[in-house]
Amino acid sequence: MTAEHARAEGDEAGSAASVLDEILAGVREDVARRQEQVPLERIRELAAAAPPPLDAYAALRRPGVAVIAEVKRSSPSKGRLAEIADPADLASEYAAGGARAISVLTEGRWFGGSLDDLAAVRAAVGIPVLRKDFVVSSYQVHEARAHGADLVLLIVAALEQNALVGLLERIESLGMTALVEVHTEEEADRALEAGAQVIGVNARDLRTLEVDRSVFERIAPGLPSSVVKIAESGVRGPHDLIRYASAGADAVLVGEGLVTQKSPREAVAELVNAGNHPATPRPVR
Ligand SMILES: O=C(O)c1ccccc1NCC(=O)[C@H](O)[C@H](O)COP(=O)(O)O
Repeated sequence: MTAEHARAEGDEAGSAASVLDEILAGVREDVARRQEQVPLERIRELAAAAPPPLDAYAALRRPGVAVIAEVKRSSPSKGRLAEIADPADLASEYAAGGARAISVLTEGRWFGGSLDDLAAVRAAVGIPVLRKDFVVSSYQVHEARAHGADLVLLIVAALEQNALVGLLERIESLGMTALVEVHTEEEADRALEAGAQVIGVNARDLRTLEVDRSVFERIAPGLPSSVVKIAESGVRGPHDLIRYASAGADAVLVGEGLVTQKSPREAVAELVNAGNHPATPRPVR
């Protein structure tokens, strides 16, 4: 059952607020279990031994609207989206289509992802790779680096301000870039206060799971020009990319709109072409 179905049936566990809480509770359990198997000290050693991270900020600031293509099997809102037997192969297709970075969902219970997916994608492509997860502890940041991530997602709605600042500093201390996700003006203020240089405005409200593309248009103009602005969710074709570009997007992050296509490579290329088209608005810097 998807979260939407659960909500429609009045299932308390499926109510929007508790879906996010449920995801976070599951993540904490899973992290504790992994930490029992691989202690923090060991994961730190593995992170330190990993090849250095790529400069995601620079990659996303290059001219044209960047496409961040996501490896997404399932989601709380839609259930199963795609059978992805070989995430490395999918990521290679994305890269061949011109993706500027790859997002890998590593949460297992709701999204069907894993750290193995992240490592496999890292080994397959030469562009920045994002660990897309519900990061609440520095253990997960070290895990991300140990598995080859260059970027790590931090969701403002899931973190107290002290934790947000601490995790952002930890990500940067390991040479990675934090993608700080917001959905409201207040969260955008918190992201800026924390020192975020790359901000993702998610059109999806993680409490109601509703997608509202106008959220980016409201928030992005208030962000400084030095900040990389990523429009997350709701891109189903070039028209959505152009709409986000008109509101100042440096990049779009796309999951469902790619994994459900017959040719993800062509679907990425179509978006990339739209992002490079002379008629597509450029972010003001
Ligand atoms: O996708 C969901 O249903 C979802 C629910 C709760 C928390 C996060 C969720 N998705 C993560 C994402 O932000 C998206 O995977 C990403 O922005 C791509 O969105 P889309 O292109 O609409 O698949």
